[in-house]
Amino acid sequence: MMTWGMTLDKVTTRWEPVGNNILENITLKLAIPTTAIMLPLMGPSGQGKSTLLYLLAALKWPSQGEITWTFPDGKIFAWGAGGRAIQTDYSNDAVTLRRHYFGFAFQGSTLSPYLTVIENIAYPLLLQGQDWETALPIAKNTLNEVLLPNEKNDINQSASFLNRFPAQLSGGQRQRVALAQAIVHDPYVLFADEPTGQLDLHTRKQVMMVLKRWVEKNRGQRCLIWVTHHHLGDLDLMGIEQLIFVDNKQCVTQNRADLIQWIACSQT
Ligand SMILES: Nc1ncnc2c1ncn2[C@@H]1O[C@H](COP(=O)(O)OP(=O)(O)OP(=O)(O)O)[C@@H](O)[C@H]1O
Repeated sequence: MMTWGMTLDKVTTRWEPVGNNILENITLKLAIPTTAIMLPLMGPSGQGKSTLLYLLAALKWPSQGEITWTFPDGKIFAWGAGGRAIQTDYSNDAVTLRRHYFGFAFQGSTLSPYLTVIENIAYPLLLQGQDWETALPIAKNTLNEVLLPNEKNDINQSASFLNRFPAQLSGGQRQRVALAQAIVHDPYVLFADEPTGQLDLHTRKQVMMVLKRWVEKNRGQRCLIWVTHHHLGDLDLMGIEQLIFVDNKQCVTQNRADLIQWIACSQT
């Protein structure tokens, strides 16, 4: 199985105009699928977990250093300060990265309130240039992947769910529809920023299981990177040991034992 993944080389970033470095001189390597296919970003509040996610997702540029992604199709994207292309097969086209290679599940922000469930899910395919007749069955299949068994029955019996607006869904349903929208174009990497942040434990487990199923369905060709505060809970739910810990402007690879030690220290 081909190894692909991402490298951060001496990356520093800050939010302008405040100016303080949030992450400083970060060197990090993620080899998929050998070391990670599901990678949580954890650490104390305000230390830069979301900032790191945005950097990896090409939604924020570094102020110094280089970021490189190599994908299973052999394509390479590499950029430096301000998004300057370094080595690329697509002239560092961030739009290509975002529309084809990456998917985004960011809480509450990705569903349009003016589009129905099925229109929201199909939207990324339309952005890629596909027509509605092609996009519709793909969107329906993807929705099926994120629904619970009882919801699937409802949908098979009536089209009304497809035609609801986001405001007419429960919090968990909204979150799973947002996941369907994030994976409908079959990205290699799915980025999620606290995908279960406002959900109760039961619904949180359902959403995390959807994510886990998605990664494992095409194991080796998919990677999930997500920001979470549900420390050990998320490691247990996903059955993984490794995480990236973000603190004090640094990002380090840790395992479960390191995390347990940090939790114990932060509670004393
Ligand atoms: N758009 C922005 N403009 C200016 N500063 C920002 C912006 N986004 C984040 N920051 C600052 O960057 C630092 C890191 O924020 P970030 O959201 O990455 O941390 P986090 O670890 O994800 O936090 P939390 O766990 O509380 O969500 C914080 O000091 C925050 O105030």
